[in-house]
Amino acid sequence: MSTQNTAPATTPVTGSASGRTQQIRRYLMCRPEHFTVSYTINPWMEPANPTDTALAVRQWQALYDTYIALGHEVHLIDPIEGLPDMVYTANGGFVIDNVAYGAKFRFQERVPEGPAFMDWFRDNGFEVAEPVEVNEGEGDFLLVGDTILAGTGFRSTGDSHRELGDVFGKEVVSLTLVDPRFYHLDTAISVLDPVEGPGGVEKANIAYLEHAFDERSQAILAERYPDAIRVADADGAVFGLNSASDGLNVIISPRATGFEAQLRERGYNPVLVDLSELLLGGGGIKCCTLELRR
Ligand SMILES: NC(=[NH2+])NCCC[C@H](N)C(=O)O
Repeated sequence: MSTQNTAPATTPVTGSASGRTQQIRRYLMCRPEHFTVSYTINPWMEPANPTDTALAVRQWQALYDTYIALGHEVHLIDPIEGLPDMVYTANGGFVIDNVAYGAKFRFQERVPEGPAFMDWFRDNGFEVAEPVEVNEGEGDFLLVGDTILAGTGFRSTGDSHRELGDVFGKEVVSLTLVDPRFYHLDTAISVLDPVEGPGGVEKANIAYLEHAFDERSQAILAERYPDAIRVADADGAVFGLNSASDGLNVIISPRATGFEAQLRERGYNPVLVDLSELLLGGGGIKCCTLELRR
């Protein structure tokens, strides 16, 4: 396995192929210059194991370069020393229509990231909705069509789901996570077609890991997304679902080989980017990517 790649292992495709259409996205990322694992707030983090910050930066750069090659717009927030998890920008807020609902982190170690991201949003022309309730942004909130899927169980509270609905005036569907390895919603669900197509909401689709959810949530997902890709536990366990889709290209871990095949069958173009070093902190591709919807 190559962990030193600086170019995507699979060629990105722009435009449309196999009936899938690419939508250009605007992302926020944070170079992991201060990345390390110095505390444990999820089962992946093991401070006794050494981390290689330079390797983390190279792998992160490959993801950044992939987005740029695909034509996406990537903004950067400055990393702050002492906040090693800041690379996981998905947790920094949730943005729709230029409004950023700020994050309020569950664990003390990450609490200072909340204001840092809100400052960035304000400085860059976003309106900020300050959170009262504990929530970890796009780590737990995913926009699918016009509905927000919201995770709880480990990090974001049920009350934050209500607050989220008040801020955006959209339908919020609460889902409960039950496996500590999949503590954020974006580790268990991948939004494949984030935006409604000409065909309407029914075009929006997801992939998910069934066993990460309680029975009630499994039933909701089965009912709402009958065409969803259900990934195997083996692909979920390597963070295969922690991926970023532009409607055509789906950036995934090279370890998620089953999911890669499922995506190809459906006409998506999987693009493989290895973030093995960042997985030591319990994060992957989606965790390092926050969508800025204007
Ligand atoms: N969107 C995500 N799943 N981010 C991963 C966050 C990883 C971080 N170490 C934490 O436990 O909070």
